[in-house]
Formats: sequence, C-alpha cells, structure tokens
Amino acid sequence: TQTTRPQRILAAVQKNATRGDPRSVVKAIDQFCRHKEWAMNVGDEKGCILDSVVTEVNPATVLELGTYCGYSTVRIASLLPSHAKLITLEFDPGNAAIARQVIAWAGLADKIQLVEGASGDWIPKLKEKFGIETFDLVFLDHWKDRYLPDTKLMEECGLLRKGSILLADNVICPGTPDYLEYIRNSPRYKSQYFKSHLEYTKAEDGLEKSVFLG
Ligand SMILES: O=c1[nH]cnc2c(O)c(F)c(-c3ccc(F)cc3)c(-c3ccc(F)cc3)c12
Ligand SMILES: [Mg+2]
Repeated sequence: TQTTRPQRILAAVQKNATRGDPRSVVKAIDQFCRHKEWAMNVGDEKGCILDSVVTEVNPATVLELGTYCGYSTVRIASLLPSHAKLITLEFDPGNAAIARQVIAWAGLADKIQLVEGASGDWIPKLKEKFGIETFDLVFLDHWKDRYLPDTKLMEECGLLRKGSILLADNVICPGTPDYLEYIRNSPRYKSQYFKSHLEYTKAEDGLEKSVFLG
C-alpha cells in the first residue's frame, strides 16, 4: 500500500540522520526534499533567516502555527535556551503523528509540546492549558487564510506583549495579502520583509517579521 509524503520524510530522517542530533535531522529532510521529493518545509534558505530571528530573539516561549513534519519545529527548538518551551499546533493527525516521531528522533521532545487541532480553537485555550502568559516569538506557517484571524485572536487573548515577534512564512507564495495589508498598516506593529525563495525552488517567497508594539 502507498506511503504518504510525510511517511517518506520520516523514513529519510531515520535512515540518514543521527538520533539526538537536530541539525542532522534538518539536513536529512532538506537533502530528501531537494533531491528526491519536494515538500512544504520552510527549507534551508528561509530556514537560515528563521535561525537568525530565533537567535536574535532568544525566546523563552515560542508558538508555531503549523507543524507539518516538524522540520521548523526541530530547527527552532535546537536553538532555544535550556528552560525554553515551544508549543506547535497541527491540524492534520497524519502530519502530527509523523512530526512526533521526527521530534523524538531529534531528541527534542522535552522542549516541544505538539497540540493536535485547529489553531482557532486552541489559541484561546493556551494560557489555561499550558500556563503561558505571552509568547516571545510566533512562527506562522499553517494556512494562508488563518494568518490574519489567528493574529487578531492572539491579540484578543492577550498572548502578545510589547516586543513579541511574529514571523510569517509564505507571504509571497502562496501569499497572504490580507495579513500583509493588516500587519504593515497597523500602528500596533513594525514590520520588515525578508526576501527569499520558495523552499527548494527559484520562485520568490519571503518571511515577514513583525514586532508587536503593545
Ligand atoms: O499551506 C502551506 N502551509 C505552510 N507552508 C506552506 C509552504 O511553505 C508552501 F510552500 C506551500 C506551497 C506553495 C506553493 C506551492 F506550489 C505548493 C505549496 C504551502 C501550500 C500552499 C497552498 C496549498 F494549497 C497547499 C500548501 C504551505
Ligand atoms: Mg511554509
């Protein structure tokens, strides 16, 4: 019977990456997706921009919207300080099942809380469920039509503080025009566009980094 793309990504990690070595997990997925089969990980080029933002922010609390196979989850968590926590929300149960195994292979399960379900349902529950006050960094990488409503929801739920950073993938391809229009024109945010390329391709894409001003 046919395997899924996430299953083939996990197989590539288990074959080519070293247990407990997050960077080898990231490299194994990038190799597989560049040379064998494209997949919607943030990838190595945009991943370097993500790395620089994570190291600059040095966050104690991170929220990732959209786990997929756990590539960016592992990439971010590998750069966090020891006490830091990352919560990642994934809608698709199949993706979540694979991501848990990728995260375990990387040896990062103790830093990461993977929550299965819709971001719109879970965002209002994060404070009570995980004892979170606010997020220092949010990585938006789930579904283009949810970037704006979920950002408004995070504001309303008091999950952002003065200085919280939002980093959004795919703002050009496939594009999130309503989110960009809001975040670039709101007096409550200061935004910056990092031009890059769609993962593993020559097409343009980029990351939008926004600071919440309170
Ligand atoms: O949906 C996503 N979430 C997170 N990251 C994504 C990402 O990094 C991507 F590169 C793409 C993408 C872009 C171009 C393309 F041709 C195919 C897929 C998608 C995406 C867009 C539209 C869909 F119908 C399905 C997937 C996503
Ligand atoms: Mg993406």
